[in-house]
This record gives sequence, structure tokens and C-alpha cells, in this order.
Amino acid sequence: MEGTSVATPPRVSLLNASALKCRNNFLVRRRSIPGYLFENTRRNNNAINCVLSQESEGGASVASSSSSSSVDDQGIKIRRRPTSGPPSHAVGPFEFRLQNDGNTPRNILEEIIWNKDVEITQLKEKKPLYSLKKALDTAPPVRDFVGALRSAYLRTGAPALIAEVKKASPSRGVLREDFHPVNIAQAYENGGAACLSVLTDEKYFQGSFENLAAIRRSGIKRPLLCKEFIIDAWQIYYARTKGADAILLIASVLPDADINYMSKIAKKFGLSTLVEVHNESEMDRVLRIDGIDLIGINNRNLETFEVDISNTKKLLEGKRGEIIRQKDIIVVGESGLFTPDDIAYVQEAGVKAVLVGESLVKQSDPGKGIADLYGRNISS
Ligand SMILES: O=C(O)c1ccccc1NCC(=O)[C@H](O)[C@H](O)COP(=O)(O)O
Repeated sequence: MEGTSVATPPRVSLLNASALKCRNNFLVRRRSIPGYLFENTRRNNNAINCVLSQESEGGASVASSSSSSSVDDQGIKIRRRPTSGPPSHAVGPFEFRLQNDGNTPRNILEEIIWNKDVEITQLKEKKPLYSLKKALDTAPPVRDFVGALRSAYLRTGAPALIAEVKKASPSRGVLREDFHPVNIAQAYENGGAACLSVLTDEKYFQGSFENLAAIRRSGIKRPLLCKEFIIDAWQIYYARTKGADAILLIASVLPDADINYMSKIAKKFGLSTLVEVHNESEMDRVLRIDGIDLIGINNRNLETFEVDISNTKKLLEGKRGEIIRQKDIIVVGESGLFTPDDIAYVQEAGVKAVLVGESLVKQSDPGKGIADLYGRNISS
């Protein structure tokens, strides 16, 4: 049934309906965001979420964004959710899914985001924003993620290491069977990692928010990046309740207005925001967003899984590199880093930090893996 187009009834987006509701009974103002949200959310939980969703749908953005381009101009190819009708239909014992329709993810990243959309909707039902307030008030203090990277870079003269606690991934399958996140985190800290990245997505990476919380509770001193696919501001609050010190925003998924707004929410909590790009267009977008001080260049194409560390060099050349230096932005080289030559290559390109998962987590002694990766001991 390749390419078969099936007429589907026009779908009244629930979002639009709630947005109307939102406008009728709720004026959204941006004062102290977290406090404001709690002050009003009890009465209008959906209203806040509808505004966030409205922004994420590229609707009228409430948060001011320094980028004036529309969502369409931003070249974002990842669709937030299926575009029409049910994802598939069953005939007797068989389930049919039309090819090339709006309901089949075009790549793994889009599949992850569509799954995340459903997952977060269900989580928000169970734990509405106002219910997180007590957990937020008792969360462990935030640690300076960017400050730790800067200190490590100055101490060692090499790119600071963000070591990733990752059991599995879509591109590489299970990386480590005997996966004990706290032990791995401890080995990373002993080996000289400046910060840690903890995968919290369960379905595609076998991670969890409980891993993040357990590492935070264990006494590990290194700041923690919650490696989650963020599509809704609620996830920022939830990550903080689990002890996150930094969050990840992916430019190929989020419009500028969402990156702008969500990074401001993060800043309200003292969290750092790592904004991840993969190509020149995404880099140019992010460089126009005020207040971004940490940019990750992913050498892995999250749609094709192709990994090429020259991508880091490409995105730091010329004017882009100049702007980054002028704005004192820390750039993190991410993915596909296995040897001292790889580290030297991205450092030469201009990164001051690297994010490394596979080449470390697969080691029987991940701490020793760090010394092998750098060609020397970088622990303090
Ligand atoms: O790694 C994947 O297969 C993947 C697929 C879709 C979205 C994200 C994915 N990985 C996240 C990362 O970018 C890596 O975990 C991180 O950069 C570390 O990469 P590596 O050192 O190559 O494990």
C-alpha cells in the first residue's frame, strides 16, 4: 500500500480547543516562572500546559524569542506527533500501517519523540505540575555544571569530560549487560570526569529517572546532566526533583521559542542547559538565542546514526567559531570519541568539553577507560 493516500476526516486539534479555553479564562504572564506556575497551576494546570504546547506547536509564542523566524523557517523536520488519524488500523488479527503516511515515524529520533509525547502526557496526568512542588522544595541543591566544565578544562588543559551513564542505545544496542549506574558513576568520578550524563529514557536507552536520583543520593559530587528528550517544560521540573543539575534541549526537535523559554525556566532553578545541534543551520539558530552558554555538537546523525567527528570541526570553523569565542560559549563535542587522537582532534577544532558514552561504559573499569581515552590520567 506504498504511498496510498487515505482521506481522513479533518481533525480538530485538542490543542486548539484548549488554547481557546486557555485564552478565554487565563492570561499568561511571565513573572517568576516557577512560583507563578505553582500560584496558578492548581486552578489552570491545563492552561499552562496548553500554552507550552501551543509554543511547542509553533503557535503564538508567549515567551519572547530573539529569533524572529517562524517554526517553518527553522528547518525542523522532526514532527512532534503523528499528523493525522490513528497510527494504524487492525483487520482481524492483523494490524496495518500505511507507508509514508503522517502516522509512521520517519526515523528513530521522531519515533523517540512521538513515544515521549505519549509518555509525558501520561506522567503529567499522574504527577501534575503543582504536585511536584514539595519534591522541588526538598530536592538536593543544584551544582554548577558549566562551572565544573570550565574548572576541569583549566585544570587539565584538555577538554572537560562529561561521562555518560548509558546502558543501551538504538544505534548500538546493549552496551553493558552488568549495568550498575552508581558503580559506573563512581568509577567515572574517580577517573576524572568533570560531570556525568545520565540517560533517563527507559524504552530506547534502558535508562531511568531512578538511576539519576540514585546517583545523586549516592554522594557522587560531580554535577549531573539529565539526558532526556525534553519536549515539555514539565520535564524540567521533574528532572530537578530527581537531582538534575543540567538539562538537554535538542535543536532538531525544539523550535527557538521553546529553547528560549525552557532555558529560562532551567536558569530560574540554577540549572545549566546543554543545547544540542548537529548541523550549521541548527548552530546558527542557537547562536541567535540569548543566554545560551553551553552548546553540544553531536557527531551522530540522530536520524541515520552515521557518526563523523569532523562534524565538530565543520561547525566551529569561520564566523561561527568567532561568535562562540566572543560569547564565551562552551562547546561540547559529543559521540564517536574513542581515542586520544579523537580528543586531540575535537580540541583542536575548538571544544572545551566532550560527552562520551560508548567508549567508556563498555570498559570493565570505566575509570581506567578515561585514562585510555585521554592517553593520560586526568583525575585530580
Ligand atoms: O546513540 C544513539 O543511538 C542515539 C539515537 C537517537 C538519539 C540519541 C542517541 N544517542 C544519544 C547520544 O547522542 C549519545 O548517547 C552521546 O552523544 C554519547 O555518544 P557515544 O559516546 O557515541 O556513546
